[in-house]
Amino acid sequence: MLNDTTSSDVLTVDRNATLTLGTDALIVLDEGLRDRRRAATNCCGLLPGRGGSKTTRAIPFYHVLWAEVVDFNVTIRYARLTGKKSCRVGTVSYGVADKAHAEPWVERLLRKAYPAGTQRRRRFKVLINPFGGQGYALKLWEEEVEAVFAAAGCVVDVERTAYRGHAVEIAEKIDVDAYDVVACASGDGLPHEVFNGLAKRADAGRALRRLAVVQIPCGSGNAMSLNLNGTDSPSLAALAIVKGERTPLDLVAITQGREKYYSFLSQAIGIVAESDLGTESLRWMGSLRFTWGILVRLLSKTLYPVELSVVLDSDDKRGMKEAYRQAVSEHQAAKSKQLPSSTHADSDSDHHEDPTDETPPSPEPTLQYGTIASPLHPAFQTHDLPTLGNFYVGNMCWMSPDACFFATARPADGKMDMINISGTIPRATGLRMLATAGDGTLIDFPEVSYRKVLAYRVTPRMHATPSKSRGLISVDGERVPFEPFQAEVVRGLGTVLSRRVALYEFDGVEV
Ligand SMILES: Nc1ncnc2c1ncn2[C@@H]1O[C@H](COP(=O)(O)OP(=O)(O)OP(=O)(O)O)[C@@H](O)[C@H]1O
Repeated sequence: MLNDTTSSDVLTVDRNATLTLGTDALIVLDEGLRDRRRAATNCCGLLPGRGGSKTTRAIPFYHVLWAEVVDFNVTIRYARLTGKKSCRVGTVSYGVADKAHAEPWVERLLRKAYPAGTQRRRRFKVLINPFGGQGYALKLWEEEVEAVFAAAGCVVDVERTAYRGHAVEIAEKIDVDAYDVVACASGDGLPHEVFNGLAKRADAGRALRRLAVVQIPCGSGNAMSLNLNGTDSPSLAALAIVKGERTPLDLVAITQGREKYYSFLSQAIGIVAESDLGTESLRWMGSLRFTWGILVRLLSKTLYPVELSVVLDSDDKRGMKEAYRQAVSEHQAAKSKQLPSSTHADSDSDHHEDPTDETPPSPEPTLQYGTIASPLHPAFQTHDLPTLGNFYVGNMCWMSPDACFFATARPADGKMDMINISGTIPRATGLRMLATAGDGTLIDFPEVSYRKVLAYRVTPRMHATPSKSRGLISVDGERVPFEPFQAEVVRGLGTVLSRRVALYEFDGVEV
């Protein structure tokens, strides 16, 4: 961690301590700390273990939230991990004699803490759904998130949503130049509304590129945060958001009846839709309710017949996995080649990035394959699927903490990942699929049809459902009418924040 340090990397501070900019962390060496800790320990009558006190601390640059020199004091605020699933704000503060040396050192630290692609002191519009998840969104915001944003010097403007659809209205009217990010302290429902509010504007194209939409996970479904922040912990998500890079995200344009709206996460008919929407009474179970819902329906072998037309990109599973691995290699190569952050001009101040300064306001894009009301475009291939059990289309990998359905999904590959599974597969096979849902291997089951598609039209055959009841269709976890709809992916139309940009957070899963 201390490789190749030069004297300009080292800041000597009071109490004979030094702060050194290492390769990937700030090293705090403080001999006095040991003595102070000993004194404190002895005060309590407990003798310290011999030589056990640490005098060196490494704070990864990723965890450094802010640093400044004020009145001959250097203060560094950072995210201190308090277990695997949370962090709190920690502070390091020392006196400095040589302010002229300390100020450029702090600037060097900030450049490492906020490398190219990130932005200091973002301006946030924070939307809180007070009824999200089990009703703790406001508490989670106040107790776990607000302090992280404040420590990073971010500017926040908080508003609670008061009714269903409120976030659509807020996004439709928001001053897109006054904020950098809309952060939803909610489940996946609020980000869905925000994308749709932005898409309704006369300047939709610019608004969707200008404002990043992020999720602070406070709902019962927190897929957006799992995929982009790599966590469903509110405090760790806050850190990921503060440090996230602007990332284009494919949005899926859906036309149904006279409606047109956008999906950022998923569309489902059959077992998944029923497990999500049909288990509202089990909210107390948290994300487990989805698994429970799937299990119950799997065992009953329910069929959900549809007619399906697709504009196919690929049905070659091996090729899809190879393309995904290629994207991983490219990402790793790009990271290792990245210029030292201190040489990047765009990360050296708190200026507010505007990727759309040169972009004239534009309406939302026109669709290549028409709408549900148009005659079927010749690029579609149509199949009747009388025994379908699961129709699931995803734009992200993880749908819940233990379910990675779409192993090869990438944020802006311009394709939707589509899964079809027959409802007639043996129960034992269904259970094996469920048991391995967390390791991304669903694609490998021969019983699973896994395709990359550019567009599709699906017509559910409601008269054929065994229960004679109308079925359920879920878009981003929200219920929509049980009627035919058409979907088309619009590459990179939305903007989010993420650590990897070209890939979702996908540790521990081999594709
Ligand atoms: N004050 C409010 N009262 C009622 N509904 C609201 C309010 N604010 C937001 N909503 C709606 O709650 C819905 C679900 O929100 P969200 O996704 O944040 O929570 P969730 O717990 O994950 O919910 P779900 O599991 O139903 O998706 C959204 O459709 C949103 O419009």
